[in-house]
Amino acid sequence: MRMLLIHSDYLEYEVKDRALKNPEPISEEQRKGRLDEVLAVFMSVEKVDEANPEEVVEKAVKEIKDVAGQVKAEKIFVYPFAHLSSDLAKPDVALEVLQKVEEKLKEEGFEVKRAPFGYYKAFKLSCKGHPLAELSRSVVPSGEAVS
Ligand SMILES: NCC(=O)N[C@H]1[C@@H](O)[C@H](n2cnc3c(N)ncnc32)O[C@@H]1CO
Repeated sequence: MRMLLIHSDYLEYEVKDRALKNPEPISEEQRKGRLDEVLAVFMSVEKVDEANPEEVVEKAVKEIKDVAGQVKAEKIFVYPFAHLSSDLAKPDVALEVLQKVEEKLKEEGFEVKRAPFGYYKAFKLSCKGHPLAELSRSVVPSGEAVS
């Protein structure tokens, strides 16, 4: 799993078109979304993660919590993003991992939104620009090599 974490004044998206034959079913309300004062986390789930999705969820949540604590962000935007890796997990595994990350972050007390999976989306992002505002993290199941 590769993550790009951007501490932002806001992130807003608008669903444009289907990018998969069977994208995640969404309500009309989910076609647009916005959070202010947010840690935006762009996430590419990778083939290597298929070996132990549960462990990758735990490791990703730990990393996100760590960065959120450092930048004092209380809101998280989980953003499916298939452009951080050249060896992507298959969509059904990727969606499940992202749903679990969302769920666990909510359990940890964060306000969380997750952008819809399987779509092309327009988005606007305002990066805060401080020294910790742009970070990347990579997590894999134990025993697997980070590519
Ligand atoms: N920017 C727009 C976009 O990326 N759209 C992506 C993601 O929403 C999602 N997706 C598919 N596979 C994955 C994966 N392994 N990890 C994350 N998202 C995925 O499916 C779309 C087409 O790849």
